[in-house]
Amino acid sequence: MSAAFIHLDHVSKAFALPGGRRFDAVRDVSLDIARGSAFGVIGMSGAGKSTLLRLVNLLERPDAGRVIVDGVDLTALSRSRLRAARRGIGMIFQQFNLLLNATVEANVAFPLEIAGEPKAAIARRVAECLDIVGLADKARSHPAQLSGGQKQRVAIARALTTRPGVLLCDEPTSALDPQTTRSVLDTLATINRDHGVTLVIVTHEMEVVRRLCDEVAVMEDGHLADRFALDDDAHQPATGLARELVASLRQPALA
Ligand SMILES: Nc1ncnc2c1ncn2[C@@H]1O[C@H](COP(=O)(O)OP(=O)(O)OP(=O)(O)O)[C@@H](O)[C@H]1O
Repeated sequence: MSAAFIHLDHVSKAFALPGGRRFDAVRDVSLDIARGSAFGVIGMSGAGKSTLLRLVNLLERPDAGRVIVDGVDLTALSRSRLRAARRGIGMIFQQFNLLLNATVEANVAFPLEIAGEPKAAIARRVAECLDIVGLADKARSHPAQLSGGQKQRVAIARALTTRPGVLLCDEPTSALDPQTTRSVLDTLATINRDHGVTLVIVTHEMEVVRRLCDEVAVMEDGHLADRFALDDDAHQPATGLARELVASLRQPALA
């Protein structure tokens, strides 16, 4: 078995379209992601990036292939074992998905509440996670009182409560302006570098890849078209789209 932290083994996913047609969103993708990596997934709209990400925690169940995270084949687990395994896989979304009527601390506590953890342990962990994302002073605020970047950092704190080894990030900064984008990327870099959390980041923003990622995969029409390390200057892109993306990645970062 592969020693990779995340191992997608020939995974495919199709959706049924109205009228009975079938759409192959992810086609026979095999991919290894190392522990501790900050791994970007890029490609055109509709290329299958989000579907690929959602296959990692089985939000989408593959039609074929296996998903192995930290040595465990998720596709072979019972429902209750899968629920337990998912505690090790955090996820954040473009639109934050916060409970709007709950305070920041109640939002962050939510995964531990549903797991039935003791109240004192929840309070301690919530405080730790809010501290990690730099929002300890916002514990009693409601999401409506926060900027977009702060909302996403609340979502990151919530995802961290169960001490996941990996955080799946689906367009984490696409709803944000450049200023608040920076604060979210800094937070993600901190949890990757200082807390050892592996990141898998779907994004269409090359700036996000440049600032955060050490490796990137290019999705094209459901296939894995290319994959390379950002510091591999000798990499020859495998397709025309990969060539374009590599060229835009090589442009100097914005100040
Ligand atoms: N639940 C679903 N039912 C039917 N089709 C779906 C479903 N989820 C995704 N698709 C289709 O699968 C294709 C791939 O979608 P996906 O969201 O993975 O692409 P993406 O590369 O993340 O695109 P974008 O950058 O636009 O979000 C799209 O054409 C989408 O419409």
